[in-house]
Amino acid sequence: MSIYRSIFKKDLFKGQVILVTGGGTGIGRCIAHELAALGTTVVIAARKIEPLKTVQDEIQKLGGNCDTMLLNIRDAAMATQVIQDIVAKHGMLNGLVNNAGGQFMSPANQLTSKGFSTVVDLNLNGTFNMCKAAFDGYMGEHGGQIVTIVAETRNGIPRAMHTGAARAGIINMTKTLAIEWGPYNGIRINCVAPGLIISSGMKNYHETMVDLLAHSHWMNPTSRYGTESEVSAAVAFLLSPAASYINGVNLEVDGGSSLSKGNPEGDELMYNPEGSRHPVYVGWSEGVDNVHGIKHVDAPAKINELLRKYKAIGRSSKI
Ligand SMILES: CCCCCCCCCCC/C=C/C(=O)SCCNC(=O)CCNC(=O)[C@H](O)C(C)(C)COP(=O)(O)OP(=O)(O)OC[C@H]1O[C@@H](n2cnc3c(N)ncnc32)[C@H](O)[C@@H]1OP(=O)(O)O
Ligand SMILES: NC(=O)C1=CN([C@@H]2O[C@H](COP(=O)(O)OP(=O)(O)OC[C@H]3O[C@@H](n4cnc5c(N)ncnc54)[C@H](OP(=O)(O)O)[C@@H]3O)[C@@H](O)[C@H]2O)C=CC1
Repeated sequence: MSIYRSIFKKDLFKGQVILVTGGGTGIGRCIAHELAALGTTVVIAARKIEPLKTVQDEIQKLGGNCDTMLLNIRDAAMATQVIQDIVAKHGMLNGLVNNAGGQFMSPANQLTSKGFSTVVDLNLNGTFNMCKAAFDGYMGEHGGQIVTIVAETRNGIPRAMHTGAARAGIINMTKTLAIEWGPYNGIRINCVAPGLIISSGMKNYHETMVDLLAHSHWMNPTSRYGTESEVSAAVAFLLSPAASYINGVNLEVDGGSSLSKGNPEGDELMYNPEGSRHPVYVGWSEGVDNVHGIKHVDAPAKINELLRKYKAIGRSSKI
């Protein structure tokens, strides 16, 4: 039987326990829904309890299993405790999705040393804390799959040098961990690097930045933003047996922005003035949007409006 026919079925991750950090909002919430729909007992963890409880409620209403835990990934002791609590309560930890992270926007010349350290500490040290805690608390002995959400950083990230540096550090750390933790510990570890994604994360940015971002869809060859589900699909793939020989990679889910940052508007070879010709994948929420009061994405209005347009893209249609 085809590998996809045999593994991508409803119970792909049945009996498995997977931790998704930052699973109460945006991309993490979507990953949690996708994994729960595939049979996972998904544990979502972050600093604020209310968003976690809301997502737990959504997943349970849709028939899935979800647990919540408070976690600050910057606190190594708390990371250790959360892993211990998961293993004590659920008996195992088969997967870890390091999704929690973020940054503020600032030109590099206006960054303070403290601001730089803050973002590096959150993303790079925070991811290390989680990987180390998962290794010490369960995976070092039993094996497991780790996927870390980074960001598309290939050519640097203007206005976000701190996060670019931190994410590049994670990508390199991942390669070393793949080499060191593969042979004796049975761990696979990979990264997923999203480009610009329609998500609640955009709400953290000032309106002028959102305006700028709302007009940045042309910066990749698909001429549109990505969806949370398109990132989640890559995560589910890397966690699954279909990726059992993929180790230490960084999978860019960016519409090709890493190849062509800055397709010049007006250049007839690379810029399609009629808009995107690439249909979107919207995943778990298709059909359940507004059922049980569950909302799909919660991005700023201008960004949500883009998604509405993308949903109308067909193979031969235009925005
Ligand atoms: C033309 C298009 C341009 C393309 C640009 C592409 C960019 C793509 C980037 C990749 C895409 C990524 C998207 C996303 O990630 S979506 C969002 C995900 N979520 C978040 O980012 C979370 C939002 N941010 C935060 O929660 C916080 O900012 C953060 C956790 C990062 C820091 O919070 P914390 O509470 O720990 O820190 P403090 O507030 O105490 O600040 C510490 C020091 O940091 C400096 N700082 C903080 N905020 C700012 C700011 N807005 N501007 C400048 N400096 C800042 C400052 O030095 C603080 O120290 P002081 O308090 O002493 O001043
Ligand atoms: N949206 C996009 O275009 C892109 C996003 N990314 C990355 O994808 C990931 C998810 O982003 P997105 O969903 O868009 O944004 P969100 O801001 O919605 O998600 C960030 C999540 O991380 C959690 N978090 C932040 N700091 C900590 C911490 N110290 N400890 C534990 N949890 C924490 C937050 O929960 P709480 O505040 O409750 O702790 C929140 O749930 C982030 O790493 C982001 O940088 C990368 C590229 C593009």
